[in-house]
Amino acid sequence: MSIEIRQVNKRFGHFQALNNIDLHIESGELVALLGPSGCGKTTLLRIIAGLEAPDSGSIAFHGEDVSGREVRERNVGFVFQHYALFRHMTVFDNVAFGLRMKPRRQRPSEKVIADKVHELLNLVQLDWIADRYPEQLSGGQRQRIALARALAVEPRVLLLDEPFGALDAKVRKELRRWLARLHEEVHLTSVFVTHDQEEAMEVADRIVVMNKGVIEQIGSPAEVYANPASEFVYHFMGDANRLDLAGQQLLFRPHEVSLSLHPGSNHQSGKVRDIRPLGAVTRVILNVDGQDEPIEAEVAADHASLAGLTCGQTLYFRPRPGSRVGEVRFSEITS
Ligand SMILES: Nc1ncnc2c1ncn2[C@@H]1O[C@H](COP(=O)(O)OP(=O)(O)OP(=O)(O)O)[C@@H](O)[C@H]1O
Repeated sequence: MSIEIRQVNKRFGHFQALNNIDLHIESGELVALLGPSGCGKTTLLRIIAGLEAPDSGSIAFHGEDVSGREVRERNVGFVFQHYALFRHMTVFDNVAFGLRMKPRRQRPSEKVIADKVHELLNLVQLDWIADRYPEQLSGGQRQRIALARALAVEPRVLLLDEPFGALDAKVRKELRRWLARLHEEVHLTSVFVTHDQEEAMEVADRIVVMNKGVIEQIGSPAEVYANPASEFVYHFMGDANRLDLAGQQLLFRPHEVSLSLHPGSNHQSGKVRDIRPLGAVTRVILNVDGQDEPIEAEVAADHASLAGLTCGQTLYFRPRPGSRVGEVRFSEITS
C-alpha cells in the first residue's frame, strides 16, 4: 500500500507546524521521519493516520484519497512510545482485542482468532508469555506485544511514533534490529518517527529529514549521510567539527581526522584536552589556537599517535580530503 502526501499544511494558531509537505512512500517501504523535537514529525504521522486534519493538502493510500476518511476507516496500525496495553487483559487477550472488536459479520471465530494470535506472538517471538499480564513484562516485551496487537487487524499501513523511546539504550538497539528484520519478513508499508539518527539509519529504507515543518532531504540512509543536502542535515546526521582555515570554514566528522605526532603538509596543530577510550576507537579532543570550538578526532584505539599520549601534549591533525566547505570539498582548496 503506497502513501501519497501532497501539499500538506498544518497550523496551530499562528504556528506553522507543517509547510507544504510532499512525500511519496512506496508500497512495502519502511520510511523514517527524522528531525529534532518540534519539527512536525508526529503531526505528519497523525495526519497520515487521520487523528489530525491538515489545513490543506491530501493523503492518498494506493491512489485512493483518504483525506475525508476517519481513523477507523483508514485501517492503520499504531505503536506509540507510551501506548499502554490493557492492564487487566493477558497478552493473548490484548493481541486478540482488535479482532474481537470487529463487527459481527467480519469477526473471525474464536478458533481463527486463537491461531492468528499465536502466529503473531510467534512473529514477535513472545508466544511463551501469552498468559502473562502487561505488568509482568519488560518494557521491550511490552512494545513487541503492542506491535503484535497493531498487526492483528491486518492494517494497510503501520505507524510507529518513537516506539522504543522509553527503553534503555541496549534494549532499544536490540529492538530496532529486530524491527528491521521483522519488516523484511512482513513488508508492511511503515512510517517510523524518531529523533535519533542512528535509529533511523539502522531501521529505515529511506529517511525523511525534517526541520521546522519542512522536509530538508529524502534519501536512503547512505545518501543522506554521505551527501547531506544542507548544513542542517550534515549536523543532524552525526557529530561535526568546524575549523576556520584561511578564511574558510571546513566541516568534517571526528572519524575524518588524521592524527599525527609530527607536522606534515596541511597539518594543523592542536593541544590535547581530553582522551576518551570508547572501545574500538578513542576520541581525542584538541584545542586549536584562534577558535573556541575544539576539534574531536576519533581514531582506532591502537593508532600510533595515541601511544603514551597525555593531556596538554601537542598533536597534528588534518581533515581527510573530502571534508566539506559549504559545497566545496576540502581536497579542492588544499590541492
Ligand atoms: N495540538 C497542538 N496545539 C498547538 N501546538 C501543537 C499541537 N500539536 C503540536 N503542536 C506544535 O507543533 C509543533 C510540531 O509538533 P510535533 O509533535 O509534530 O513535533 P515532533 O517533531 O513530533 O516533536 P517531538 O519529537 O518533540 O515529539 C511543535 O512546536 C508543537 O508544539
